Amino acid sequence: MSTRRTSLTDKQAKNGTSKYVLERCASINEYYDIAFKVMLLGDSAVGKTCILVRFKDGAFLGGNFIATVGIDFRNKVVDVDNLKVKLQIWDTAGQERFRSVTHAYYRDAQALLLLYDITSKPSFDNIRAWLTEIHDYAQKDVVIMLLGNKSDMTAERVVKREEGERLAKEYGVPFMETSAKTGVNVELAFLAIAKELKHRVTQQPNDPKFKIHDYIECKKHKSSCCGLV
Ligand SMILES: Nc1nc2c(ncn2[C@@H]2O[C@H](COP(=O)(O)OP(=O)(O)OP(=O)(O)O)[C@@H](O)[C@H]2O)c(=O)[nH]1
Repeated sequence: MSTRRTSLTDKQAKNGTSKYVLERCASINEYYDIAFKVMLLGDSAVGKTCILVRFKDGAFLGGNFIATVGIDFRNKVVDVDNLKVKLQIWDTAGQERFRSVTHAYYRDAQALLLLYDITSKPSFDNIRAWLTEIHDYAQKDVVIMLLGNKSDMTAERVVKREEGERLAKEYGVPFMETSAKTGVNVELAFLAIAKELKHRVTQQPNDPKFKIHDYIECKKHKSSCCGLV
């Protein structure tokens, strides 16, 4: 695959967004305009790998649980407002013993999807510790989204949706419940992140600010309100 870096567009240069470099990939299979790094974080077994596989391949990895060793990534190109946005999505190992490996990758990430499992109270209680870690290792302006995964497991639920909402509100981050099994809200989570990152790059001083919370709410209710389609 050959990749050619283009100079920043006039729009970006004026906007002072030089830290994100516009790239055009010459590969026929993977043409894109902008690329961003996204990381999946959270305790072991919350469903990070399954969320990634659901988004990338539209499938569910059921059966025996195989823990991720170290770190891995997959790419997916999505359309955002007529731009091809490549998300390079890093799937990290949730196990404590791999923590020092994953710390090294935080700095480059523009967005973090932080997961807990709605059937595991410890995974929810550890979210605060994850947020402290993010504060210590990630970029200050990193986009964070909190996801309560396995929402299909209603009988085993131990973390109420409102608890997730409250925690997300406390930290000022968007929140959604997802299911890698049924696919509910998985695409929306990644698209909302892609849209937020794309807006940060292309936004002009007088453009209205993109509001990720509003976008998610509109999309959840399948509405085309606020012109946020
Ligand atoms: N019912 C249900 N099961 C899920 C869901 N997501 C993941 N699982 C199951 O939960 C287990 C753990 O999923 P993984 O995606 O491997 O978890 P992980 O967070 O990547 O784990 P580590 O690699 O150790 O960090 C597997 O047995 C999955 O099949 C979901 O949305 N619903």
